[in-house]
Amino acid sequence: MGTLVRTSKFLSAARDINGIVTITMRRPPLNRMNLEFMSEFSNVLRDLERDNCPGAILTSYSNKVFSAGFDIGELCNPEPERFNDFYTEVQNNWTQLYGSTFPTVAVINGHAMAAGCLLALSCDYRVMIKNRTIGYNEMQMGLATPTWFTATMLNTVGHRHTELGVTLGKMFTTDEALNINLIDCVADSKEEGIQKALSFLEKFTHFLPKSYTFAKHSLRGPFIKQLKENQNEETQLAFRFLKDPEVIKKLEIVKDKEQTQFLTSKVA
Ligand SMILES: CC/C=C\CC/C=C/CC(=O)SCCNC(=O)CCNC(=O)[C@H](O)C(C)(C)COP(=O)(O)OP(=O)(O)OC[C@H]1O[C@@H](n2cnc3c(N)ncnc32)[C@H](O)[C@@H]1OP(=O)(O)O
Repeated sequence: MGTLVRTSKFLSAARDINGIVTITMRRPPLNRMNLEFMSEFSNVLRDLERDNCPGAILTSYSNKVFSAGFDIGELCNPEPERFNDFYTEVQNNWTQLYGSTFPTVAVINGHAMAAGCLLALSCDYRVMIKNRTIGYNEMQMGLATPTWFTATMLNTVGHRHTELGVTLGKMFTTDEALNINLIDCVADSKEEGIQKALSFLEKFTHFLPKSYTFAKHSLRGPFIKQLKENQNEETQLAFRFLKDPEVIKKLEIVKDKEQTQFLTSKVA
C-alpha cells in the first residue's frame, strides 16, 4: 500500500518506496464529484507537483464504480455562485491532471461515467477491469458534454469514435473501449491493474522528467491553453444550459431518486 502522504474526506494518497503515489477516490457510494471533492483533488495534485512526484495512479475504493461523474446536486437548477466555484474547480482540476508534469495511470476498477470518464481520459494510460463500462453518457441524462471533455476524448480515440460516443451518450464495455483505444489494457482485478500501472510508470524512470514534460505539453498544451482562455465563457454556457426549464425538469427526477437512495441506503 505504501506510506499515506495525504488523507482527506474524499481522497487518500499513498506513496510507495519508489515514490509512486496512488490516489484513491473515496466518496461513497458512487464517487460523485461535488465542489468539495474537486477542491480536495486539486489540492492533492498541487502537492504532487510541489513534491516532484515521479508518477501517480488514480483509482477508486469501490470495485463497482470508478466515478459516477458530477454530483447531480451541483447541476440541478444551480445557484450562480456555487456553480461558478464548482465549475471553475472542475476546469482547474482538468488543467492540472491533463497537464501534470508527472506520468499518470487510471486503474478503472468500476464504471466511469461522464466526468468520471474524463478523469480517466486525462491520465496518460488506462487499465480497465473486465465487465465495467466507460463513456460520456451526458446525452442520456438530458445534459450536454462540455467542450474540453469532447476534446480529451477526441485526442484519445479520434473523431469518429468521439462523435458516436458523445452524440449517443454511449457507455463502452471494457472490450469495446479496448477496441477503440479508449483504454490501453485490461486486468482481471484491481490488484493486477495496479501492477500493470506500475509497469507502465516504470518506463519513465529511464527518462529525464523535463523531456517527458516537454513531450506531454507539446501534445496537450494547446488544449489546456484553449480552456484557460475560455474558462468564463464555458462556465456561462454551462450555467445557461442548466437553467433551461427542460433540463431542470429532467435532472429533478434524478435528484429525487438520489434522496430516496440515501434514505434506503440501497447502494453498499
Ligand atoms: C454545456 C455543458 C452543460 C453542462 C455540463 C454537464 C456535464 C456533466 C458531466 C457529468 O458528469 S453528469 C453525471 C453523469 N453521471 C451519470 O449519469 C451517473 C448515472 N449513474 C449510473 O449509471 C449508476 O448510478 C451507476 C452505474 C454509477 C451505479 O449503479 P448502481 O450501483 O446500480 O447505483 P444506482 O443506479 O442504483 O444509483 C444509486 C442512486 O444514485 C443516484 N445517482 C447515480 N448517479 C448519480 C449522480 N451522478 N449524481 C447524483 N445521483 C446519482 C441514482 O439516481 C440512484 O438513485 P435511486 O434513488 O434510484 O437509488
